Amino acid sequence: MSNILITELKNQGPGDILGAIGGETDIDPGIIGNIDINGSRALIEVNNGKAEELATQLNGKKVDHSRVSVRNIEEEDFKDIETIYGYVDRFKQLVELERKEEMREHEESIRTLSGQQREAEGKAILHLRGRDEGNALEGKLVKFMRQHKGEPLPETEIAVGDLVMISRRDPLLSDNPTGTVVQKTNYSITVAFDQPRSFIFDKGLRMDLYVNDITYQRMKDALTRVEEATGRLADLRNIIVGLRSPEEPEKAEVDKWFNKELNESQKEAVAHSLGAEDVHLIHGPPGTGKTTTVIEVIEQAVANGQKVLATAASNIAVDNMLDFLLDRGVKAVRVGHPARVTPQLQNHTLDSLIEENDQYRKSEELRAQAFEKKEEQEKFPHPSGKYRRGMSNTKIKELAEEGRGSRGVSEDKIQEMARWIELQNKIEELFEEADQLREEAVNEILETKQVICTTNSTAGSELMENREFDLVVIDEATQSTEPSCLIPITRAKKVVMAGDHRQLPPTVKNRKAADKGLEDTLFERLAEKHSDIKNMLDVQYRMHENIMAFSNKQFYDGILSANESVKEYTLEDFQLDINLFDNNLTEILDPREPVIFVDTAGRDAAERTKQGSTSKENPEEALLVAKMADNLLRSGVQPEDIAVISPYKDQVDLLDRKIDTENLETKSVDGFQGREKEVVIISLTRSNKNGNIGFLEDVRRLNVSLTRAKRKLIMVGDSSTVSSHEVYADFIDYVREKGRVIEL
Ligand SMILES: Nc1ncnc2c1ncn2[C@@H]1O[C@H](COP(=O)(O)OP(=O)(O)OP(=O)(O)O)[C@@H](O)[C@H]1O
Repeated sequence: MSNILITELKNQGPGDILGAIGGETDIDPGIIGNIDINGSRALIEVNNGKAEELATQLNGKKVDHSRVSVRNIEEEDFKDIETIYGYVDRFKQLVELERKEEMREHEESIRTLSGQQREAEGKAILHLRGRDEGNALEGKLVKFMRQHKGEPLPETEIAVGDLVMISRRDPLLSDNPTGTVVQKTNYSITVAFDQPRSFIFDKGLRMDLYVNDITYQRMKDALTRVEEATGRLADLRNIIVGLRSPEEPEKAEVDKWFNKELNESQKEAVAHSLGAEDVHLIHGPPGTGKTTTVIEVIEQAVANGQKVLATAASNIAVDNMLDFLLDRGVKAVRVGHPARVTPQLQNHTLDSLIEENDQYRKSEELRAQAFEKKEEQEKFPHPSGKYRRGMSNTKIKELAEEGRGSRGVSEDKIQEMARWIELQNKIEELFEEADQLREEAVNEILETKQVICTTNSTAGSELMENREFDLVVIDEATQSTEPSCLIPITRAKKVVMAGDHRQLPPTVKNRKAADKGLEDTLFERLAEKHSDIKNMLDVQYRMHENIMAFSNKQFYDGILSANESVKEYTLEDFQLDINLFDNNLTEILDPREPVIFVDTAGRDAAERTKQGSTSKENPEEALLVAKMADNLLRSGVQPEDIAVISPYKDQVDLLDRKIDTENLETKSVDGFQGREKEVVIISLTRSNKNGNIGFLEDVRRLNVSLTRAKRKLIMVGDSSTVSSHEVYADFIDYVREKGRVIEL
């Protein structure tokens, strides 16, 4: 008995399958044994050794109107196949849940906020008129401007590359056209539409930032590639889904270190990354030089002649790597929309480099010629119904050559239509040639660069199709969901990921998707399952040792040490004028003391919830924090050296209003991950009788909060509330011992 596996079924039953075997192949359905259907797949027993033949004949044929894929498999492989499909199906569902959630949030925002409010938030622009700008490859171009001539557009988040929706009266109508922003000036935004509607050339239009589906689509495409993988990707896939263990890495011999300053743990991590066969993980706690280490891995790989793809979830993290690489003289190029790349790095984007390329220039010339021809074409009638009268292009050309009219269409019209057709052929030819030249130009550039830097998502763009890399490096991998990491991984022979799973995971909006695993990262899963493919960096270059110590014990098994250069540094080096501190704040702001907990338990500082909000705020705490910030500034600390953070968005808003100082950042804890400042003040916000601490319970959030400050950390909170959680209680005990707890 052998088996075939049918995939891509769409609700067909056993009868349909037998019917297709009878109808589409010359194999007798009588030799079929058990048919086991599971969702879109079926495992089918085949007698008489005919499985292979049946698979070949049935593959790509229709089973009750829809095409299926069929292959011959061994029964013992079926369990593995179920594992792979189980993995892929599960993640496709989670990605879809998240996509729907984003769509829902977007619609809710449109429903609950007025157009003016959305405009003030930078998410919509009102009172627009549209002007036809002709066609481009991307579709119909329409330029949108304010109705009042000469009025500039308001400040907006809407940027080149974003998906926008245009509406006239109701932004919630499902058939409102959507398009991609291709150009933006102070006065206009030009959008390309696939399927425009005629009202977009009117007045009274509104543009809304819309959900960008492309990233979700790329994750799903990556999952499909993972499912169908063969060769090297199949090996990596089998590790990822748990069918195989990665090879234990051997330490590579490194003859020459490019960065002479690397510490021992960084060198170990590099050597193991280079020696690894499949996947290697670099666990980098805050300030331990994750990126520094990853850059050395890339430089070494490049020196060995390897081609590298360097990615991260966010544009900022990708730019950061690119910056490091360029600094070190590595030939790297940034692929991605220029609008999303830091201005200083613009010259290194593919879009910018391509401008210098001869092939590309030629391609642009051809495109310009095509557009000229298109303009010329407008003088001639489009050979549509009323003129064409069923005549083919060949017929029209023949008639034109013979100088005849036909079917009631005059000779002149025939001549004009023939000219239109001739131009059309030429236009298509020009565009085709231009596309080909452009592709050659892209290949020329990408092939001469040793490293390509993109976001995970852009690693799935058309430009990157059919490119394979000896090494894929994913920085901040614990900030990427698993399907997002799969996008670059599908281009890899080998993968190195750097991250820290003791800090916050990627933001997942849909609770169900998060709980079912979209928040659990691939890095963490592999780190926990295969400790032998992980190196931990153990020297940090950011914080005073007392700022580091609690996190070190709690989250990093006490392995970290502070480098000499930072170990003892405090605000004392800043020579502040401490006489300018308010009396009641002198102890809190003491420049010699790096760790302070300000306890509001004895003070009337209760949290509150704004109407309709799910967040929290604490006005008394905000007032106190604002005074501290003000005192620090007064004594000589620069605003750009201070950050005020809170886990709660409403508290951040409140602090922002109270402090309102340029360059002094007020941010959510989640939004401040990866960043650092000389002084960080944390406003914990929660203060209630029930010891309810909400999402502070995720202690990874505490870890991020505690590890942002270099010289001074001040945490403000109500010990009687937050101590309901053991780790917070331990932290306060720690401060009592190694820092200073100040009860108000
Ligand atoms: N071996 C080293 N010697 C001296 N300085 C170092 C070393 N490694 C890293 N640093 C410095 O430490 C700082 C942090 O480095 P890097 O940005 O690579 O860290 P990271 O772990 O990626 O940071 P984060 O925790 O913010 O993600 C940088 O200023 C870097 O120059």
